[in-house]
Amino acid sequence: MMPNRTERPDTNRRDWHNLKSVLPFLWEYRGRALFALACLIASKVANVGVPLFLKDIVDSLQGKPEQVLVLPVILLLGYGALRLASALFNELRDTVFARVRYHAMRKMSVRVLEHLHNLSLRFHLERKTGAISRDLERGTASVSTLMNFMVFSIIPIAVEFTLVAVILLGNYAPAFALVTFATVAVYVIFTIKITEWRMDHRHEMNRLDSQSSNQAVDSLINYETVKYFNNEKLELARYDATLGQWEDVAVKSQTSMSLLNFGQSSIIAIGVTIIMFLAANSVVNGTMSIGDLVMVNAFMLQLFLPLGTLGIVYRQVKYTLADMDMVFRLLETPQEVRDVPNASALQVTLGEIRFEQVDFGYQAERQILRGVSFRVPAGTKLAVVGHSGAGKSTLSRLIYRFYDITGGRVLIDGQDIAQVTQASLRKAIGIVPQDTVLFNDTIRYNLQYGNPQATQVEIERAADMAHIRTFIESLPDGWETVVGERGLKLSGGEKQRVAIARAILKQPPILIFDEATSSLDSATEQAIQQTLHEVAGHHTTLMIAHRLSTIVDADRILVLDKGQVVEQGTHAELLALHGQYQRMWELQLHEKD
Ligand SMILES: Nc1ncnc2c1ncn2[C@@H]1O[C@H](COP(=O)(O)OP(=O)(O)OP(=O)(O)O)[C@@H](O)[C@H]1O
Repeated sequence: MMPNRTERPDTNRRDWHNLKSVLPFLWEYRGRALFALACLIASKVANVGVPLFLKDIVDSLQGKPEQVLVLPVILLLGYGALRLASALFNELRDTVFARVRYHAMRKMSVRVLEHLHNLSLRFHLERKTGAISRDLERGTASVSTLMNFMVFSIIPIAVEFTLVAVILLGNYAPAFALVTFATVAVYVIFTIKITEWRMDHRHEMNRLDSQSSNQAVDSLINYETVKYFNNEKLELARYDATLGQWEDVAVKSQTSMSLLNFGQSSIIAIGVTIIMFLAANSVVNGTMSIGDLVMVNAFMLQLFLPLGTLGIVYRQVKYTLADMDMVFRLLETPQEVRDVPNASALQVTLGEIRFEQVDFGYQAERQILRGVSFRVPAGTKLAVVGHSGAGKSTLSRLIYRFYDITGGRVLIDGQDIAQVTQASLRKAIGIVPQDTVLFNDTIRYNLQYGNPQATQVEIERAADMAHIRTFIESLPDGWETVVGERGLKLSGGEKQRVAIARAILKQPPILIFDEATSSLDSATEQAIQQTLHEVAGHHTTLMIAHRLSTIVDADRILVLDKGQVVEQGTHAELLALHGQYQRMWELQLHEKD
């Protein structure tokens, strides 16, 4: 949404708020930052001293006609020394400040990524990766850009302006200082007003930029789907339409910039002309020397030169603030699932899972689970079956506490999972998910992800158990094979086996297999089932399955229908019930025929 003009006070408040939020990122190197500021002031003092020396040089060279001119050696050397000092302090400031700036950028990037990891699954399912990474890039760069503007433009201009004002007020008629003040004031107000008017374009440009980038990334992520439906043209047309809007706004933005630039130049031209009139008049009246006129002129040029860039700086600062706002808003997005204050770590003694009257819905208006109660005694295997969409995978997401339930309790070894730290909870559970997504890295990396401390021997043993070792070693690059974006270079079954090996490496007390063998052929499935059986061994296991043949040996089977437990028991008990389970069993038997 584009901010309109009535929202501006809010925007300004946000800007101040964001600026204050940057300060903690600078704190670590505050000593350096102060030193850089001292260099900045020293450089400006030297800079302002230059026209003073210039005046004395001009005046000393303007002796009366009968006087013999002497070379003002000291003044000339002083002039040179000041110029040198100004340059030296300038460079020193840049060097000293570099660490402050880059360190703040690094801290900010890490902080944002950390926050993104802390946000809930709901946020991540709704987010647009392309747009978010663009905002992030611009947002973190904005911290550095803003600091640059502060230290290299805004503060130097303010310091220089103050020094010049003091000199003018102390030495010349108040008119000089007055005109200088007035010109600068008019210039600044004009720049701010026009720039604010132009900001709407910039916000719109940012929005369209993120949108187009998101469309491009999305179309590339869905590369295969685009090809399946022959929709390259449609994707390009969508992308181009957004860029078309962006182009129009960008052109408008450029036109309004020219207006701004011309206005600024006019104000400076008028101000400088008035000052020169005043100075020339004073020389004619004999109240000022030629040296004074040269000095006043030099001051004006020195002052207005950086002021010429103040317009650009102000605009850039505003854009930077807009970029920064996106990243701070992201940082302020509240964490949905939080640890309670002083949450203790989950103490897993046996690994018993208990659901007590659990109600849950992803959205308030659509309930998914209704009063679900069951118990998985430690070391036993519970299978969950039911039609597609019944809520089976939801159970595993709730055990992981990816969402908070709306009613009831989920307990592990008698401890409510909402009361313990999420990290300790997740450490206790291993999962082979329905869709395994891998990191675009080597197979070794992906396997070791289950336990970064695992040795090569342990990794190989896990790969053996998951029946994937022979496959890995048959690849030309073996363990170092890179699996492609989201692991797409591996087949569904191979990915699933990597996920199984990963879970084996983690060795958690609780295991969840969410259709862990659904992508495998029957022969591999049987072999893997045997492995899963061994792995599950003494672990508490929740097994979600479509193929009932894979769960007949479960200690208990739970039939879920429309978010409710409709039947519970062993395979034999459920068959004897002649209910939904028995019907599903019959159906699957026939499918095999
Ligand atoms: N993030 C989500 N936001 C909103 N609704 C969701 C979300 N995830 C799942 N659902 C809905 O919740 C219901 C239960 O989903 P769940 O994944 O638990 O089903 P399932 O029993 O595991 O199905 P399947 O056997 O097809 O995997 C479905 O109707 C689904 O549309």
